[in-house]
Amino acid sequence: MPFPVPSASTLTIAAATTAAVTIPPTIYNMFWGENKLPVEGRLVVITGGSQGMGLSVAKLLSKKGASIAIVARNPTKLASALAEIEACALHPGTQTFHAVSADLTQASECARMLDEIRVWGGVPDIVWTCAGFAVPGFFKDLSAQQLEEQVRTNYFSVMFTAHAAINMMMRYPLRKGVPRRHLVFTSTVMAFYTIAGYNAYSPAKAAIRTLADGLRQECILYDIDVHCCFPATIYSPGFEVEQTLKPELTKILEGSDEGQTPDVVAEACVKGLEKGQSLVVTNMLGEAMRSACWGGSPRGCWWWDTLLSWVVAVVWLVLGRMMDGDVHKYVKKHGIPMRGKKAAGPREGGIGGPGERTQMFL
Ligand SMILES: NC(=O)C1=CN([C@@H]2O[C@H](COP(=O)(O)OP(=O)(O)OC[C@H]3O[C@@H](n4cnc5c(N)ncnc54)[C@H](OP(=O)(O)O)[C@@H]3O)[C@@H](O)[C@H]2O)C=CC1
Ligand SMILES: CCCCCCCCCCCCCCCC(=O)[C@@H](N)CO
Repeated sequence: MPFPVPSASTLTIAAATTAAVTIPPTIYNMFWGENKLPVEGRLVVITGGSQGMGLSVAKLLSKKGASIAIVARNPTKLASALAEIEACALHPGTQTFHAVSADLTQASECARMLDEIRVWGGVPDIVWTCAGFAVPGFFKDLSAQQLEEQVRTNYFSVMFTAHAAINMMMRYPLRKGVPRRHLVFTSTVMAFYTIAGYNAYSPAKAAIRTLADGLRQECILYDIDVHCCFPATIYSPGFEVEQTLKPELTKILEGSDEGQTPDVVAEACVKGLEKGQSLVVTNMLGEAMRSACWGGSPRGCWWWDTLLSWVVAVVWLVLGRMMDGDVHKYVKKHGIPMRGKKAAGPREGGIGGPGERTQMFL
């Protein structure tokens, strides 16, 4: 049977109906949509809240009237961060603030941390994980210990925190007048597309996205909303350390990303969460990268996200090759980068000359 080709008028009617059904609600939501993440009078836990993005999120939510508990390892940094967060309070008399020192790579510490917070201020309404950091470097050059540390810090800490939080939330009834609880994870745009030099970090961050996708559905059972944020470069203290370790090639590949301050990233994330988005990005680069990777995740504004994904599919034909081209160009000019040394010198002849391959292992 031949494939039935719809007529031009059928297609026009289909397109007009789709637009009529989808565009007005988007416009309505843009101006009159309710805030899907009200925080005034709620208790929010923020892991990694002692610096960078986590601290900015904590200050912003404090300004919006939330009580805040921050978690990180270093008690000195926690104490000074807590003072800053407290100084931002909307209702200084009624909001409360607390800091817990814990190493969240350990399951038992995640459970203890949440328990301490429950005893201090009750069951949290929102748990937002920001703890994490990258140790950039070529995969072959990182030690097994560094590989493991990246997975523990970036993925295990989120997995264990979410596990402990959901279990606690299910043991206690919702606070009066609070219809839902929220889990918010922090990943990175490199969960959508990653580059040379981040291949211990990005897989762990991509796992967070998958956890968010799966838990979003599972937690419908418990009236818990699950979201995941995907910032691009954040000019944070952690980023400054990263820069000292980052291979030259990684800096070249990252080139097109302008970077944002922690405050700007926090604002953008909260804005997306207030709109009720599941996958939240913070700038246009994030939008473009996310649009290539929707999979089964719920779109924010589906017609815009779908249109953008078509554009990016075409642009990527060229851009994806340019990114790989940068690697080819680099190795041609500098040779294979060697650990602890500058690049090994210009490569002669074709890619992967036998001499150089051997040198790598000496
Ligand atoms: N910086 C960037 O360019 C980007 C960062 N991200 C992600 O955003 C989040 C925030 O990044 P950024 O603002 O750079 O943060 P920073 O690296 O500046 O700070 C990290 C925070 O996490 C805490 N932390 C680290 N390890 C642990 C641990 N094992 N247990 C408990 N707390 C821990 C740190 O405190 P302490 O050391 O005292 O424990 C600190 O508060 C991270 O998840 C990061 O991966 C995403 C995209 C880009
Ligand atoms: C159409 C699609 C365009 C895609 C262009 C791709 C360009 C790649 C940019 C990579 C940016 C990396 C940000 C890293 C942030 C991060 O997570 C680290 N700083 C870790 O902390």
